[in-house]
Amino acid sequence: MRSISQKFPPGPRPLPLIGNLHILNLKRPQKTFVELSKKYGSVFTVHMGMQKMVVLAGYETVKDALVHHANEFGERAFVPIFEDINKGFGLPFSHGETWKVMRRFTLSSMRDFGMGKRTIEDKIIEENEYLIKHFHSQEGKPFDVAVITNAAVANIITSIVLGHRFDYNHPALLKLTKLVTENLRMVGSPMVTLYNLYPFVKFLPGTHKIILQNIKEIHSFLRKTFLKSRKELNSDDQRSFIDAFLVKEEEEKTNPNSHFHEVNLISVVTTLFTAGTDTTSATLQWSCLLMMKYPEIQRKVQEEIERVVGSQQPTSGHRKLMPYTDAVLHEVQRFGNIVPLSLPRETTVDVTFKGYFLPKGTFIIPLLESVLYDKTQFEKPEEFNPQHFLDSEGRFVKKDALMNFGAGRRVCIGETLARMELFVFFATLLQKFTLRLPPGVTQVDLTPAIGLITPPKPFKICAFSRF
Ligand code: HEM
Repeated sequence: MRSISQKFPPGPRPLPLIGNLHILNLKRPQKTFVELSKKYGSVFTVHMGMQKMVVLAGYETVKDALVHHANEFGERAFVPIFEDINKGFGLPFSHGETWKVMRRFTLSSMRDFGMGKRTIEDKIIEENEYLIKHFHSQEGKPFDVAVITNAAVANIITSIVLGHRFDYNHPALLKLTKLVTENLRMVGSPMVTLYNLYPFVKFLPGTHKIILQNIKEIHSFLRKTFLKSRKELNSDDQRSFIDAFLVKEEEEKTNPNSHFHEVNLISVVTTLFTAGTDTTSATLQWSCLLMMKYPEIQRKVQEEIERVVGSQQPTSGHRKLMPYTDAVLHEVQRFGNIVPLSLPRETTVDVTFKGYFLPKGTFIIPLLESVLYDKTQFEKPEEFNPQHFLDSEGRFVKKDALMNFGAGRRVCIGETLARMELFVFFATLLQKFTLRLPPGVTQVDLTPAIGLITPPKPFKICAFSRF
């Protein structure tokens, strides 16, 4: 008999060919995984078709793997649709040495960008003014907030990548955000899950083909519009990401050991758009929806803004003085739970974890939903309750279990940027407007959309100017 240390984690019995697919909620697999964790514990196996996957559930286990065993769980898993899309390049789904070079380059370029005369926060504040103007222009009538939050957040990325923004109705910006959003919905759809499990259906028509066609369009759009418009820019003091890339590429040409040639500029830029737009925008959409659902919480945020910021521009410097607003935004990120399955990992070596043996190359799902809704960490996880991040004196309490950006070696590189955007956008919106449900709408639907990133389902808001 095998000792426990050589055993693979337990799980439901698989059927031939389909594994456990018959018991899986393909639209929201996280829901099935949470249920299975109640029966099999915090480390268990599911068979998705013929692919064996190990799910890690709950704060303690996910943290133990991603942080305390950072190297062992530090590789990204191979997922057919992402390999097709990125061809080994886009940062979130790259591997080995290529990943290291891309991550280092992306991080250092983002840091350099923030060290110019105008900081990233200056850019966010500038964009915020356009966002506010747009809200004003709606004159309290119902409008779809997703289109505009997508455009505003995408503009922060275009500022980083190109050094300039687009008008919200610019066809290029609208097209780019539409393609990116569509793809993020489709990569998490049941059809594409099936494609990932049975990639030999590659040659048949299906959603995976539409995704690849969209990617082609995104690439050619970026190549044409962005690289062309870069040439037309007046050079200013602000180095854009593309400038940094071209300089680095030139420098590395003479280095025979360099892996930099493996970095594909268009893939890096596509990644920043894909990873950096819908995520932050989805969180902003949750913040608007939840403020309409809980007007008394909205009012308390507005009171704190009045007391601390008054009519000044809210900046990240105000955050420490605004524990209630900070707690509300943290709770929005927890409750919104926009990347419920995180991005899959793979073990880099044979590892014995929690008494189970996981061979090198095991496909790992760090179930973030089970972390953000962990009862041992949050008193009433199913409720939207800013008290989760406040003590009895009303002071802000940081919670390590708010792991919405992942953790460890492959932790999100956009966390600082996203947190700054969220604070400035959210605080300014509530400083200037009261958000209400459109006339005749009495119920707020908190069911998330389906996809890899899960914003709320489409909804409309009315923004009433406060002054
Ligand atoms: C609220 C906003 C965001 C959330 C909730 C979020 C969440 C995540 C999560 C869960 C991961 C996987 C981490 C892991 O494997 O442990 C990730 C990875 C990543 N994110 Fe974000 N993200 C956000 C915003 C951004 C932004 C603004 C950018 C870029 C400007 C970005 C770029 C990336 C990249 C490049 C990766 C892959 C990192 C790697 O594999 O080395 N994200 N993000």
